[in-house]
Amino acid sequence: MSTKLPGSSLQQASADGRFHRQDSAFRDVIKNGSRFEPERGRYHLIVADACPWAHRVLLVRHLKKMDTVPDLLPVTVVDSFLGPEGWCVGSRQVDCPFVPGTGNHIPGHEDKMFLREFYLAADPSYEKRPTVPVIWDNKLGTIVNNESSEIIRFLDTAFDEFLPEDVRGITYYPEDLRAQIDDFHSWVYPHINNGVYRAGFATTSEAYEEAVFPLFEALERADKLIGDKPYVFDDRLTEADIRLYTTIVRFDPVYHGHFKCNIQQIRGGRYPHLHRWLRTLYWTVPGFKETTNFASIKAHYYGSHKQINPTSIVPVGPIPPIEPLDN
Ligand SMILES: N[C@@H](CCC(=O)N[C@@H](CS)C(=O)NCC(=O)O)C(=O)O
Repeated sequence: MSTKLPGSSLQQASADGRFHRQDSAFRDVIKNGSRFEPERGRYHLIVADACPWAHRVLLVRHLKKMDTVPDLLPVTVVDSFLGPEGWCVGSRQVDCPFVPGTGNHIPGHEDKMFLREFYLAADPSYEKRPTVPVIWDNKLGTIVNNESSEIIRFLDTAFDEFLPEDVRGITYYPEDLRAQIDDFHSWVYPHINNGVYRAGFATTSEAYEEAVFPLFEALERADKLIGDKPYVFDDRLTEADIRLYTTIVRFDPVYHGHFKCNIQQIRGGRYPHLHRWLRTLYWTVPGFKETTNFASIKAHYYGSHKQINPTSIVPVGPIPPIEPLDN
């Protein structure tokens, strides 16, 4: 076996050293009366277990028990390695640490090897980076949506008629909390969710510091806001928890080292409320542990971003990746 490691086209920063996330191109919605009617056997979800944005969607799918209804929204998981050709849906062996996905079982498309082939089938002129998550429509042969913040909103209600009774009508974006949830996202997204990427993909110290200091201020703010409550908004689990969780659970295992977000860890005592909230979700709320794949998360970031970690060596720590609840 060759010892040569695959290269990466993951130079994500622009000329000024700052990371700018691209806008998502597909923004349709599954709903009654639209081009994308709620139906069984029609839609597929494509995710990477490593990806915090895709993880939001996996969580909502699990919390709404969509995984218990056959053919409602089957999941294809890409390999953890993101290489020069983008995400691979076909399970391919590469010469670096990686965790294989599920392989591609989307009927009629089993020969597709890379995610970009789905993007090009949906839009032959697509020129941006093909990203996960994706909702693929097998009836019209197109992508419904590739923006996680929108996907989790419509999955909240889109398939309710097919779901077990106890989850019908459950929403993670309730009317009476919308203004507060929107306000929460207005600082959590730029400084925490995207903040870790802005720090990690920066190619100048200036751009890195511009992201890393506000990130830690925002973690402090989140810790204070959560306080002794079980969830961000008292005893109500909302998309605020979902969207914050997928970044915080990756923090100590990956962002602290790989993305140089190393002023503090989440563990260790500086963020006692945030740390307890994180462990409560992971250890006690069904869906959080089941959708969190630490092996894939670590293999993806450390293995794929050769511009940051040229050896692709995956550090063994922290051990354990998340601490027990009663620590
Ligand atoms: N705005 C998108 C962002 C998705 C995104 O950036 N996904 C990353 C993985 S974490 C991706 O697929 N990157 C592929 C690439 O950069 O080539 C969303 O929230 O859905």
